[in-house]
Amino acid sequence: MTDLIKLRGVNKYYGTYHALRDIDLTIRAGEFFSLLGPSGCGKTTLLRVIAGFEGVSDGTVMISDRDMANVPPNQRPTNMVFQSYAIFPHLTVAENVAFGLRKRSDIAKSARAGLVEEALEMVGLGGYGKRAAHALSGGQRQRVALARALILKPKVLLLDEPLSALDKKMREHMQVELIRLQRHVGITFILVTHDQEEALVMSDRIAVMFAGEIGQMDDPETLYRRPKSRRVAEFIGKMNFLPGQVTALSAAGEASSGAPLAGHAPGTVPPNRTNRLLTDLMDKIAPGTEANADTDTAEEAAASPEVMTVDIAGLGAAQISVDQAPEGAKLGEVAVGIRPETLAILFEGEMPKRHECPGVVDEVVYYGDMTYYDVRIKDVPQPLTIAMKNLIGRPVLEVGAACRVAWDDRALVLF
Ligand SMILES: Nc1ncnc2c1ncn2[C@@H]1O[C@H](COP(=O)(O)OP(=O)(O)OP(=O)(O)O)[C@@H](O)[C@H]1O
Repeated sequence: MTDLIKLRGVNKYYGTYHALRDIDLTIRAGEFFSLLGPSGCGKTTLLRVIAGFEGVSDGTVMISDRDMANVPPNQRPTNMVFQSYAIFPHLTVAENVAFGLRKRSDIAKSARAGLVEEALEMVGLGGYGKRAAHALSGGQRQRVALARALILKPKVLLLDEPLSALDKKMREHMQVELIRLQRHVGITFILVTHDQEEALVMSDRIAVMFAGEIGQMDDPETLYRRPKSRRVAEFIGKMNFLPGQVTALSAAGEASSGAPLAGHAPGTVPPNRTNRLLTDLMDKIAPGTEANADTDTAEEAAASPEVMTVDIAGLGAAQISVDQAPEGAKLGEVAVGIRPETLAILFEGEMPKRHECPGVVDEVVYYGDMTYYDVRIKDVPQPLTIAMKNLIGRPVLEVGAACRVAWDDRALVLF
């Protein structure tokens, strides 16, 4: 995919208010890209900067390798879709869509009807042209707004919370329609939303924004599974956080050697080979100490450790890959993140797991397809939230029930 939109060092002030801070962003041609963040974080401002409705205080906006500094909105290859209430109820559907052509004197009157019908076909409203706009459902109105923006065949469609006025069912329906439409027309879509689920469902990539800054930019799965900060992890989905301690770094394959890891006191370093190697390495680096036989391997392990041993409050030791820590491998205190669905309550008859411990149900929230449990575990500071699918034959536990909780090292994220 070629790069279509490039923002470099973009800053935007409203008076003294710093609304966008050093935004660097590249959006590729044909991509479905979302700007996601809490209210007031600057998503709309960023969209308006791309559209040209706002100038930048500093930095550059390039579209198709052309600097947009002096290019007004109507001469940019972008078009904005507003919420469905922006259509005119007293006009027909066709008149509403043709409104998208109002500034294009170069398009002959005779060609307009054909373009309107083509745009309506694109959004699945072929034949609806003569209908009065007020006689449409919310979802159909939204599609009229889309057709109006698509009629000019922009390279980029900018969508500012286009579905927020619709009810949940219709919103979910339109999400799927928008993805289909985007794939079909091949236009780059940039969506502004504060709804994390909507962003995850629809986007190729998402920029998560906080207070005028981009906190992380990734594909949905990476954002969800490997958030780079607690802020991102908390905004996207739900996460349990537990205090932990990285007690050892080792090369792959090494971590399982040495003394057993489970059960040692929190905060202490288990006496395995890796730690000895690290101690040796530190001795070596410190002036005045002598090298010893293990240092080659130690250097390797310290230069590119692949596995970390983490002691998690109340849960014990885990072995995890360095990829599970956004900032790379370091010894010392960490926050350990665990998504609710990566924890499991073990029901009767289930095989014991490598990691499991007893707990007591503290709260139950039933969602039909899922149940969310808060479970108290000895020495774990707060109850852990656990999401379980409601399968046939699986009981929904009650508050106060004793249970076994299992977890998987591979699902942990360190911060
Ligand atoms: N024209 C303006 N003058 C002064 N401040 C503004 C202006 N437009 C936006 N702001 C401020 O800039 C910040 C970012 O606004 P923006 O509309 O981009 O946020 P947002 O992330 O889209 O929020 P929301 O989801 O609530 O629409 C807000 O604090 C807002 O009050």
